[in-house]
Amino acid sequence: MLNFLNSDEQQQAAILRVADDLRRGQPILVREQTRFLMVFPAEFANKQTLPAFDQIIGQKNARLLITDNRALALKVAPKGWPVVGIERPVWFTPEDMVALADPTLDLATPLKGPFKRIDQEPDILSHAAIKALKIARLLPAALVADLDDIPDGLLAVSAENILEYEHKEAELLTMVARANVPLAGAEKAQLVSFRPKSGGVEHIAIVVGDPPRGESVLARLHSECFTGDLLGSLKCDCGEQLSGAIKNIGQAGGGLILYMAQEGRGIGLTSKLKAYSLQDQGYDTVDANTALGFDVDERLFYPAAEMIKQLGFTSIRLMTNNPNKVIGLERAGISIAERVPHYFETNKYNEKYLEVKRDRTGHLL
Ligand SMILES: Nc1nc2c(ncn2[C@@H]2O[C@H](COP(=O)(O)OP(=O)(O)OP(=O)(O)O)[C@@H](O)[C@H]2O)c(=O)[nH]1
Ligand SMILES: [Zn+2]
Repeated sequence: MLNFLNSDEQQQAAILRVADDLRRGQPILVREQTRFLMVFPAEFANKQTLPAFDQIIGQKNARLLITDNRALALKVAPKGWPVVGIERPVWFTPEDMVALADPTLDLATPLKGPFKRIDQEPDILSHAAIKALKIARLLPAALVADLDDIPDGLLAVSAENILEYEHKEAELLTMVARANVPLAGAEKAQLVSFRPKSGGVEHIAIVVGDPPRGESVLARLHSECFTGDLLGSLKCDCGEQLSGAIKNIGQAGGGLILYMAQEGRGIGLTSKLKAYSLQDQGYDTVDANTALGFDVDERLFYPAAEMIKQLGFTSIRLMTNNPNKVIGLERAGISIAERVPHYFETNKYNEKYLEVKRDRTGHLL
């Protein structure tokens, strides 16, 4: 067959296909040499899917995989491993399995426990299984089983490739469209779309004016926030930070905004809404993320760095209160000439959120 994609692109595309299947509740396989792990997202457990899973594995044993953060929330003693295996309890109903993944259901289905941790360090297949769920923007909890071959109709993908996926996506970004879009606060603005050659998610750069390439450009790295940016949600400070950045950069005569498709600090809009639902129950932004099994911040800064480089810049003056952004971008090869504080008035709904940013996530506020 003719190959339209090179091997990197094929590798990434295979992961996107697998992620699509996971999002429909279809199991996938992760592979390392001749070993296969069948992975099923726990949140899709029901009376049809679990028997189908069990039929495929036959006499083999299934187990559950969750993250260290979710384990902690479920009172499974940590071992220092980022992924934790637990035995599948005999009493586990499909509802229990969904509740294992999704703490927003804790009130409706209080989880019984106790859970028995498997005292074996998770291997590359287990890490890849959890990573695949995160790539698919699902909750990171899986029912898994070792298989000797690939059952009909299921997609398989290399564990190593899954673990390299995000980094590779950044390398495959290419500029695909560029147009003038005058913005309130910065009329001389151009929007530039970057798409990975795998066909994955696009990010947008906003170039204001014509900043000189050799100098440190004023820049804002902004993660998409549908609720704050678009709807004007008062729960966070994103909307003001975005319009404030456009205005400040406009006034300064030029600069860059990287508008990254990393909603909810990389967990996706649906999981962010689950985090919000936990916040309605009293959790703060940090505990809500970890109770769902995520890290506090799941973002990678390679894609933003790649866009900055492709636009011809190597050094920026970064508008942020988040020191991790400075570290992350520097690691990705961008030099940060200066950190420019980027702070706006609070309101009664986001006061607590900003306090938590200051006290728990190291923001310089
Ligand atoms: N998971 C989660 N994400 C949130 C929450 N509130 C806001 N966000 C997301 O956080 C991201 C905001 O990131 P940024 O604007 O880059 O802010 P930051 O990392 O705090 O750093 P600076 O604003 O640069 O200081 C957006 O993607 C929002 O969707 C929350 O409670 N939970
Ligand atoms: Zn926001």
